[in-house]
Formats: sequence, C-alpha cells, structure tokens
Amino acid sequence: MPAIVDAWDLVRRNLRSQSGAKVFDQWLKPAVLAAGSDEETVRIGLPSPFMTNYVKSHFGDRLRLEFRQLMPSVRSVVVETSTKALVPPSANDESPATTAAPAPSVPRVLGADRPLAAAPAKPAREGERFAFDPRFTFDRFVADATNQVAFNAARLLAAEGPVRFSPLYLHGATGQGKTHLAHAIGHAFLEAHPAGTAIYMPAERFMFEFVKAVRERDTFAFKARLRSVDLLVIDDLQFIAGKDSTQEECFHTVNEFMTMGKRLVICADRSPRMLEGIDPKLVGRLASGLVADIRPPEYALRRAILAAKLADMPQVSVPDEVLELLAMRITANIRELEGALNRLVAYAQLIGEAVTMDFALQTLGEVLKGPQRRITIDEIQKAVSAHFEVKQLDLVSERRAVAIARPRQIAMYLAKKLTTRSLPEIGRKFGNRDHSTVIHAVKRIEELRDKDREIDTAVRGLMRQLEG
Ligand SMILES: Nc1ncnc2c1ncn2[C@@H]1O[C@H](COP(=O)(O)OP(=O)(O)OP(=O)(O)O)[C@@H](O)[C@H]1O
Repeated sequence: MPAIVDAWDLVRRNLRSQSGAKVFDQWLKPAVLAAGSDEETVRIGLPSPFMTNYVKSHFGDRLRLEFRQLMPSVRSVVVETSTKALVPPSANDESPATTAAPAPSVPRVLGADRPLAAAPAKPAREGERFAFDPRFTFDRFVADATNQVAFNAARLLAAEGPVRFSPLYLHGATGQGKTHLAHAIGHAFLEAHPAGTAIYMPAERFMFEFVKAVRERDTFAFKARLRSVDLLVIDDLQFIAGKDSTQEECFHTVNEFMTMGKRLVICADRSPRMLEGIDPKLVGRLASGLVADIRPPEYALRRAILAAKLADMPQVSVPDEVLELLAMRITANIRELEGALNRLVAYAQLIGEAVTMDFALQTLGEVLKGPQRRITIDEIQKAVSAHFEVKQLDLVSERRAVAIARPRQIAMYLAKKLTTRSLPEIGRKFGNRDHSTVIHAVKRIEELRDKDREIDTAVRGLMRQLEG
C-alpha cells in the first residue's frame, strides 16, 4: 500500500476532527485519493465540479498543510473532479475516502439525503432514522452543571408521554455538544415513539431546500414534509441570518409546531436575543419556549469527556497524566479536545508506538502550545482593569460602585472559567471575599451574557485575549 494512502487516511481523520462531522460528511466524505497521486503530487477527487470548487476554496490550504506535515515530499495538492481512486476500495473497507461516492446532485447533509421532490409527504420512518448520527446518544453525552439544564430538557422533550419543553432552544459556542444533544433527542424520541417520525435539518439545508422549492414552484412538498413529522430539529439557526424569505418560512414552521403542540428543537451558537439579522418575530417565538444554554466546559467535564471517548476506543490505552494534560490545555471547545485525542491515538497506531507523555508532547506540540502557559488571576485582573479602565487595586477593594463591581464580577467569572483555581482561592485573590460571592458573580455574568450584548462581547474578547 503506497505511503500516500496511509497519509490520506490520517489527513481525513484530522480534517474530520477539525471540521466536525457535519461539515466533513457534507464536503469531504465523498472525496477520494484520486488516480495519478504520488508522493509529490496529491490528487483529491470530488464527484462534481460544484463540490470541487467548494473543497478547493475552503479546504485547499488545509489539505496542503496536513499532507506536508505528514509527508514533506508532497509538493502540491490538486483538487479536481474525479471519482477514480488511486487504490480501489476493498470489499471490507468502510473508509469513505477511498470509495468513490455517488455524485450528489445537491450537497449532502445529514438528514436531508433524499431529494425533496421525491419525498413523500409523510416520510418513511426508517429513512429519517438514518438522519440521526448513531454516535450521538444521551448515553455518550457527559453532563455536569455547565450543560445540565440542556441535557435534562432534551431528555424530557424526547420522552414518552405529553410533550414537554417544546420548543427547546439550545445554545452555546461552537463544539460544545449542541448537535450531539440534538441527535440524541432524535434517537431517544424514535425509541420512545416507535411509530413517530423525526427530521434533523441544519438551517443551511432548510434554506437550500426552501429556495430550491421556490425556484421549482413546489413549496407544498417542502412544507408538507417538514410539518408532517412529530419531531423537527433545526440546527445552526444562525446560518439563516439576513435570509428574509427563509426566515419567514421558518417562522411559519415554528408557529405550526407550537400551535400543534409538537416537538421542536432549535440549536444556535447564541441565545435568541443575541441573534443578529433574524426577524424579531421569529426571535420572539423562539424565546418563548425553553431556552437552555451549554456553557464552556470546565476542567472536570473536559477530563470526564476524554475518559468517555477513550472508553469507546477498545484496545487503546492512554495514561491518565496524558488525559489530564489534554484536559488542562485544550480549553476552548470539546471538538478540539476530542480531535486531539483522536489524532494522538491515530498517530500512535500508525507508527506502532505507545501513547506516553513524551509522545503526546511531541505529537501535539502545536495544539498544546497556546494554553501551555497557565492563565493567572493576576493576568485576568490586569486585562479586565485595562479593558474597563478601572484600577487593578479597585478590583480587589471593598468599593461597590457598579463601574467597579461589574468588572470585578467579570474578572471573577473569567478566573472561574479560565483557571483551575477553586472558588475559595478565587475569593481570596479578590480582597479575601467569600466563595459565595464568587458563585454569585459567576451566575450574574452568565445571566448578563444572555441579555446584554455589550457584556457578552466584552467577555468573549477578554477570553480570546487571555487565551492568546
Ligand atoms: N458533554 C459532552 N459529552 C460528550 N461528548 C461531547 C459533549 N459535548 C460535546 N461533545 C462532543 O464534541 C464534539 C462536538 O460537539 P457538537 O458537534 O455537538 O458541537 P456543536 O455545539 O453542535 O458545535 P457547532 O456549533 O460548531 O455545530 C462531538 O463529537 C460531541 O460528541
């Protein structure tokens, strides 16, 4: 087997963990290592010119970088329209990269594989079942205080009996588990309602199908298909910002589900009130249901998720100290954390080495570099005082004026989120305050981040600045 084939396998795994399953499945899964590839020129084949252009412009640089990191002999990566693979797929090879996928007439998205025109008004239940990714179940979701409300509401919404907590609006930053929960709802719902029907529909896909239906003067089938199901999940709602007619249709769909008392789940990267470019009447509807956020994961959750992901990888052993290192250093999102673990395990398997601390530091050097430097409470106080133009001394003083108390609360919030210090330790660093004051500050800032765009933007900016 040429080395380039192994490299391609690894590149695909890396791209999958970096881009997320949704994006990967849509654009990169159908790609093949095309005939004519060698160790200098890699050819990546896509089944249609449309997909070729997209992959070239969105992933061209990343493909080059990934290949060159693995095989410095690679000089160029050509993205072209081709389904002729360099190595024909073997019968038991499930790897999508070496298998030429059928050319989709439209981009493939989970849950929307069937062309709309061919869809019956009431979808075949088995067909829709495939829309829900089997890896994303409630069993595999690790819950703690940062995601508990979202997790519980999701389970109750899916459960047997009267409809509860619908519409459910789940929000949180990228890679924090919204899509995972959305799919888990689908599985649990179909299990609890054997005759039920459910659709998972990314908002981008909603728009695509709707626009296509309008163009083909056949919106009836589109509406009928969506509105006939018992559970509808719309993911990444923020994608339809500024798309007026799609929003109008989405509003009617949401209305219909609410009026009929059916199950509806919406996921987005921010709370309804923080959505930009979305019609206030749609925002109002969404905000009237249960709005549950998923907060950035803290150390304990990151560590527990790594343990859970590892338990899903039979015969793989990773020392605790390595898991702790990853959980400590990769703080921003769980997708990245999971990607790092996958990368580590894949590299170790490819070169036949055990995963040790040294191996992890060598392999993931780049990934671990940024947060290697521990963020201190002193740095946080300095950044906050500079941002709000208050003295650092005031942050640790007794002064209660809002102009000082609010930045102080933000600094405490950041200390809780970005360091591993305990609540009493944080309290001590802020003029010997009690740990309950820190809890109050964290809660207050969490509430304000949902309601006050200025504060949310300031906190995001400070986090970015401190995490480098
Ligand atoms: N609490 C959790 N327990 C287990 N796995 C998790 C958890 N949160 C996130 N993950 C994993 O992290 C990865 C990214 O999660 P997911 O795709 O659901 O993120 P997202 O919030 O939908 O991101 P985006 O907004 O970018 O779509 C998935 O592989 C998911 O299984």
